Amino acid sequence: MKAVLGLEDGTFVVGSGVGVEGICSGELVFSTQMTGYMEALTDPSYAGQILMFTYPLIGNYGVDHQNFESSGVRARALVAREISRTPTTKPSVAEYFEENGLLGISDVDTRNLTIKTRTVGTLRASLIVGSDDGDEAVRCARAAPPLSDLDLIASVSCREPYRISGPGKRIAVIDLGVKRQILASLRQRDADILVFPHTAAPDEVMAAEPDALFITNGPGDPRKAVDAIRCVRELAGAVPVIGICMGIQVVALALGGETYKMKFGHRGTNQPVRYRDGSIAITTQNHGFAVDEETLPEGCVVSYRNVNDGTVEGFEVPDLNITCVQFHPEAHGGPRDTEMHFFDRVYRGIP
Ligand SMILES: NC(=O)CC[C@H](N)C(=O)O
Repeated sequence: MKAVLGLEDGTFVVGSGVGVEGICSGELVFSTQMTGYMEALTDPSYAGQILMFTYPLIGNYGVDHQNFESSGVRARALVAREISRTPTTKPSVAEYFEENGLLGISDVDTRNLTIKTRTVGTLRASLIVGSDDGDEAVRCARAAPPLSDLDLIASVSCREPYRISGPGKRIAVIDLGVKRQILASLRQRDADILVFPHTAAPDEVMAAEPDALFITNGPGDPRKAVDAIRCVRELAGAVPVIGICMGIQVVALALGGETYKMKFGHRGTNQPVRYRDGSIAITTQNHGFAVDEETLPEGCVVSYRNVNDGTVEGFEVPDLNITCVQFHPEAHGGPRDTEMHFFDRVYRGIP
């Protein structure tokens, strides 16, 4: 089966279709991870985006639900150079995509598409599986709305609050599309976890008498997380605040800071960050927006920076007991350099 991927700049590539016939549009983003393809595809932060892997072969260990970060694939589509036909575990990625009505394309030059993305910046794209009509794919890409116009959080946040009981500190989690491994990392530290939908009001959260407020990762532009921003604005100071990925962006916005869209973002399991004591850690990342350091109010201390481009990867506000990071310390998949550092330190630090 043929498939074609068209970009808003007029380029298109024809390859082999993966999954089922159909059409979809979204931002084309690339990840440099070599493994952990199912963790990435099921990460709710990828909602609204077409995920391309730069590693030339993916799928060599098939699909195992234990690796899922949510109940299924959240990326709009998959782009790969080659997908293994003989994985060590069944089903294969191609079989899983077919059984679940998902869209993808393989046998395309992902290196060239990545160089283009890095050169001109992230582009909107359309994938048509079952066709090689490049002009149509380019037309659809141009007609697709930009990521920042999409309301994606509601599609991945829980509908009702739920609890994962534990004997430890009570954490109110605002679910903007939480990765399972974040909840698992809190559970491993005995936390009593109360998960709230993204629309939770500050008094609803405080009625649960939490020891800390936790803002999760999530898809799209953080400025769309209006209720979470309000929660942090009203509750910062009254309760410790912890944030990961979209969480740090929401905290920055709540404090009066700003976020901006990066040229092509950071996605992969090999992103180096420097802690303020000079030590370096390798982290998992998946973000296309970043906190604008210049706009952070007084009292914010930048704790981590990306080694490649110097952007903010973490900040703290000691006076308000706020700790947040842009990378993923839960590292699923990826290196666990920062897991102990972040979760243990932050969890123990909750009064
Ligand atoms: N993983 C995340 O939480 C991503 C946050 C936001 N959607 C971004 O792309 O920057």
